[in-house]
Amino acid sequence: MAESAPRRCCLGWDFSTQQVKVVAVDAEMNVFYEESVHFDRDLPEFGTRGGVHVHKDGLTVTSPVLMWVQALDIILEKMKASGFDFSQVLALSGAGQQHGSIYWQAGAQQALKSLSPDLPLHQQLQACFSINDCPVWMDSSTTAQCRQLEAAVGGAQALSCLTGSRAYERFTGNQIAKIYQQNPKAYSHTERISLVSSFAASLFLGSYSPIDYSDGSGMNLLHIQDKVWSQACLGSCAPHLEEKLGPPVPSCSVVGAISSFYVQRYGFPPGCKVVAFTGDNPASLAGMRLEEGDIAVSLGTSDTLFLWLQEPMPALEGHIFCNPVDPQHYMALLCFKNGSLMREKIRDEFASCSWSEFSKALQSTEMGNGGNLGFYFDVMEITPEIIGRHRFNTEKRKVSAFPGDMEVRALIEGQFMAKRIHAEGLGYRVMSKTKILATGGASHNRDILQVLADVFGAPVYVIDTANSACLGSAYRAFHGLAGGTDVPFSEVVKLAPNPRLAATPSPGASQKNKMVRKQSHFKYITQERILEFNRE
Ligand SMILES: O=C(CO)[C@@H](O)[C@H](O)CF
Repeated sequence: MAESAPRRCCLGWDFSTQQVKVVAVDAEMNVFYEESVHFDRDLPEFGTRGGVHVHKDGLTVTSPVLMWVQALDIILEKMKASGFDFSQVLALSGAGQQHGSIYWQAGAQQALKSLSPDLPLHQQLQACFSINDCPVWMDSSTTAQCRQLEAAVGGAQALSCLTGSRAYERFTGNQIAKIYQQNPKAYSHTERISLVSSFAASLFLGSYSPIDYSDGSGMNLLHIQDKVWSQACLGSCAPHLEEKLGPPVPSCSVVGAISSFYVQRYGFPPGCKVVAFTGDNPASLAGMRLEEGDIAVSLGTSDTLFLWLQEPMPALEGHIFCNPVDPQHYMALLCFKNGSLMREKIRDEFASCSWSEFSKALQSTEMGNGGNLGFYFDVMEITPEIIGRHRFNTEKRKVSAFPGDMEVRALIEGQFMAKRIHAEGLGYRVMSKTKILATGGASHNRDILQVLADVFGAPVYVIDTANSACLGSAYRAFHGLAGGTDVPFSEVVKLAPNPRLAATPSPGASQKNKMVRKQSHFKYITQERILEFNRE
């Protein structure tokens, strides 16, 4: 086969819950190579399901760190066997599932720095971890530690103002506190604690990589305004924690050159730069090329909102992280548990189990649904914490049902109004240049996207986010290479493919929005009463 022309590129990695994935992106921002290793399928000896071990208590969830190390060995060997030309790699960056934590044994850095190119990583790092089963984001066993942390800093809202989130069981500070309390010997033998993102970067660096601001914002430890570890939070979690974490760095930082292990074993150029790795969600924001005023809506099993914020308003719902591509700004994440499963239920109950009937119902009902409002939470909602189906007619009275088609519109308008109201509660504002980027299963339904455009009063674009964390990591590698904070990220990635316009606001949408939003503000007051009612 003729030698392909040299194709200088950057690599974007994603150490996610179920797999390690990599993409290669050339200077024209085209993806020309991708590879992956699936933990359950390719490393069955670790016995994971969905990449994790759920413990008998039903709350503790961990993943074996050596599985992640071995997955990297395998994917690099697959790339080498496929003839991938590592010598063209200018820089690499990556992402990791957020909140997970890795505990490096005393002496591990020396092992990292003296890797032999004649052996795979996993054989050389076997004895480098003081905890082999690492807590990951699905863990919910640290409620006691969450309460201790909130009490230490003056309450949930105080912690949210300080770190961007109230205490969450999966957040790393609470996980570290649990390990210190329940396994003090392992904690004392730990010389470094990494996130999954900075752990992966350390493997490429051949030494400890710092934690970046954006993923560090998911720990309940980082002061998100000052970008330094909060002494109050550190002190509440565990002793000597600051020295085990190391100082955090801007997400676009070049943290060093690739380890000689990769140069000698795979042929990477010695000057290949490693740009700080970050969390999978911040990397996805970069991959979607979200800009100020934009909002990304992932319509999946649960619905997730990615917001770009200039002036965050930390709340008791949602999470605010330092922005991964603009160190002056922020991003927010809002999760809504009643997503596609709720849409499918209403489709089955009121649209004959048919998406085309569902669409016809949306087409046959007017924007604003004649003032009728509905909020549907068949499972306990995260944002806000409420359950049940709540309907209000034009007189703002609670009713038990709407005529069939209006149920469909009430569901979709209610889901998107809730998203807009909670986004605005975190400081988000729709701007004239706002784009809504829709992804996930429901983004294939144009009638649903039309409601999204009408509720937000902004155009809706659709994007494929299958590789968004990897793509964002490759883009961030180019950004770090170009000088990071001195160069706008949007400038570096301007050649990347643009999203496709799918829906624009109907005439009169903004007027309707004002009316509907007034009612929906009313609705939320009512909802608080419902919440009190549920608590009685
Ligand atoms: O916990 C989460 C975000 O806060 C998840 O999206 C994990 O990052 C998934 F890996």
